Amino acid sequence: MTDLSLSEFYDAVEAEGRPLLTADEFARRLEESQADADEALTRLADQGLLERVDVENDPVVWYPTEWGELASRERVVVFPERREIVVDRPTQYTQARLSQFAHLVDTTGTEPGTRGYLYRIRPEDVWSAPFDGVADLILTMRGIFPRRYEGLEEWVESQWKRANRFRLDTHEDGYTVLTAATDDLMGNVAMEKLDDDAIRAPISDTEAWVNEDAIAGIKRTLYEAGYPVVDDRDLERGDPIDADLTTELREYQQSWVDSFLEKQAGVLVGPPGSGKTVAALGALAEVGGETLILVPSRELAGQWREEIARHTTVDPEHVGEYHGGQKQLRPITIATYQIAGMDRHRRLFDEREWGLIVFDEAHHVPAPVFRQSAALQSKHRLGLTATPVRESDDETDIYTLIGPPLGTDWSALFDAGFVAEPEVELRYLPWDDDMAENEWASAQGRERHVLAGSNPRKVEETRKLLADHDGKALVFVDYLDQGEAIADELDAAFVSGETPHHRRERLFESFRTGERDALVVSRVGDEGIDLPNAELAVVASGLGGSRRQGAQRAGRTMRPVGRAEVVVLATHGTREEEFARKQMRHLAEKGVRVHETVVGADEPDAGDAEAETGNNEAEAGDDEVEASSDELEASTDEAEPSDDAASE
Ligand SMILES: Nc1ncnc2c1ncn2[C@@H]1O[C@H](COP(=O)(O)OP(=O)(O)OP(=O)(O)O)[C@@H](O)[C@H]1O
Repeated sequence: MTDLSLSEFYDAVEAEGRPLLTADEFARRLEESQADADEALTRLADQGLLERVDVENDPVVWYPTEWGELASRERVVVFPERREIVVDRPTQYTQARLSQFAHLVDTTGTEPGTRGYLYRIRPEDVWSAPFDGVADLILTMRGIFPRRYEGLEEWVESQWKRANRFRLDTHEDGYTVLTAATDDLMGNVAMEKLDDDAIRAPISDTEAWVNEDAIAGIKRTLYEAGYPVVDDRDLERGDPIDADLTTELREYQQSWVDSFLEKQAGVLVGPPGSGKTVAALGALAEVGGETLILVPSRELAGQWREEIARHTTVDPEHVGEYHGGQKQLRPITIATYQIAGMDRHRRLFDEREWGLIVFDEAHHVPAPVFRQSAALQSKHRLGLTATPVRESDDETDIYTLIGPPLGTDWSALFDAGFVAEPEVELRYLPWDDDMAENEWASAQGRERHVLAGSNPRKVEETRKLLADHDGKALVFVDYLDQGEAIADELDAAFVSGETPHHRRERLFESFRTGERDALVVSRVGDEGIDLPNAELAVVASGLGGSRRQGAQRAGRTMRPVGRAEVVVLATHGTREEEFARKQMRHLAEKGVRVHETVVGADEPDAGDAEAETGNNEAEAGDDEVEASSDELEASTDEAEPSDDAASE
C-alpha cells in the first residue's frame, strides 16, 4: 500500500462521518486490503499522528452524534518532538493565545475553513512569553492542546528557566550588578562572552559590577548565548512633569500599565484600535517624568498631541513636536524616527533627562534609532505594536532593547469586543486583455512587477467592490498612475506623497467626518494616518511593501466598528499572487481569517460571493524573477519624498 497521508485519513473519517474508524472500514474506503490498511495505520500511529483505541473488551464505540459540528470545530494536532502545533480552523482567540508562546510558520490550504496553521515553539518564543510564571504558560498550553505532553512541558520549563538565569539590578550604593543563578554560569558564560569593558569587577562567584553604559551590549550578548537577562534596575524617572490621565482605563489597559510599571520596560502588543496609545498615556502619567515619544510620521505626531490633550491634564505648552515641520524640545516631546535617527539631532536624546521613551509602531523602529536608543537602557522604555514581527524577523531587537512583551489579556479584549475580526479576501484577477498579458510576459524584473501590480482589470474590480459595499472604503495603491485611474473611476480624491500636508489633512478629516466615503491613498496612508472606521480596504497594489505593511493595511480597517473587510487584488499567475499569500500568512498570526478567490475572465461581478474558489497556486514554471520585498518595495514609481528629509 502506498504511504498513507494524514489528510487521506481525515478524508476517510469525514466520508464515514465518524471520528473513529476500524481498519476494515478504512480499507473499504481506500479500496485496499485490510492487511495493507492495518500496516499503513500502524505507521501513522508510530509517527504519533494517530491514536489507536483497543475495543476488544468492549466492542461498542461511542461518539458524539453531532460529529459534523465537531469536524467543523477547530482541531489541534501537536507534534511534541518537533515542538510543532497544527491547527485546523483555529478561532482568533486560539491564534492569539498560541502567538504568545509560539510563532506561525505556515498556513496550508485555501478553502475557507480548511486552512491549517502550523506553529512552532522556539526557545525565544518561551523566553518572551508574557506570563508571570512558567506554570501560567503551561496552563495556557494545556488549555489549547488536546492532552498533556510531558516532554514538551519539560522542554518549555527548561527554556523558561534560562530566561531567568541572569538578572540586572541596582545596588543600594547605586551601581549596577549582574547576578547569575550559579557560579558556573557567571564563570563560563558571562565572564567568557562579555566584552572586557562590560564587567567592571567581580563581586562574588555569582555577582559582578557592570558598566552602566554597556547594558545594551550585555543584554544582547547574553540573549544570543541563550540567556535573556531580567532587567530589575531602578530606572531614572527624569525631571517630574504634572500629568494625570483623565480617561478611565479599561481593565486590559490597566493590566498593561501595571505590567509595564512592574517590569519598567516592555512592548505592548495589541490589535489596532485596542487602546494602546491611551494605555501608553496611562504609563506616562504613572512614571510622571519627562517623556520622549517616537512615531513613524509627522501626522502621527499631531495625533499623539491631540490624544494627550484629550486624555490627560498635561499643559499643552509642555508638549512639543520635533520633526521636519517644527523643532520644539519640551517636557513631553513627540519626534519622528526619521529625525531621531539623524546624528545632527542627537540633542533629542542628550539634552533632557527623559524618564520614559515610547516607541510607537515598535516593529517600525529603524536601525539608526535602535542604535541611538540602545544608550537609553537606563530609561523606562515602552514599545507599542500590533504586529510584533519585524520584517527581518529580528523581533529580538525589539524585546532586547525595549523589553519583553507585556501580557495581553486576549480573552478580555475579545470579550470586550474591541477587536473586530477582519475578513481578508485575496482576489486573484485575470489580465484585462491579451495585450496587457503579453506586455507583462515580455517584461522583466521590476517592470514585470509594476505591470502585474497595475493590471488595468483592477480599476474595474475596485469599482465593482465599492459599488457592492456600503460604508466607507479606502483604496491603497503603490503606483501614481493607477491611483489616478482608480480615483477617476470612483470619482474620489487621490492622496499621494505629492499631496500638500494641509490638503492631505483636509481630505482625511472629510473622510473621518463622513463627508467622503471613499479615498484612494498611496504609501502615505500606510502608517502615517490613523484613519478610523473604514469598513472596507481594497489593496489594489503595494503587496510589494513589507509584511508589516500588509498587517498595517489590514489593521487600518480593524477599527472597533462592525465588520471590517480587506480585499487584496493580485494578478493571477504572477509573483504578485504568491506575494499576496505570503503577506497574509503573517496576518493569520493575529487571528485574521484569510480566504482566496480566483476571478475568472468571464466571472460574474465581484459581489458574487459564490465566485469560484479554487487552488490558487501560482502557475507552475512561473519564471518570475524572485523579488525580495525590498526590491518590490523599491518598485513603486512614486518617489515618496520623506517629509523630514525633504524639509531638512
Ligand atoms: N479607555 C478608553 N476609554 C475611552 N476611549 C478609549 C479608551 N482607550 C482608547 N480609547 C479610544 O479608542 C480609540 C483607539 O484607541 P488608541 O488610539 O489608543 O488605539 P491604538 O491601539 O493605539 O490604535 P492604533 O494601533 O491604530 O494606534 C481612540 O479613539 C481612543 O480615544
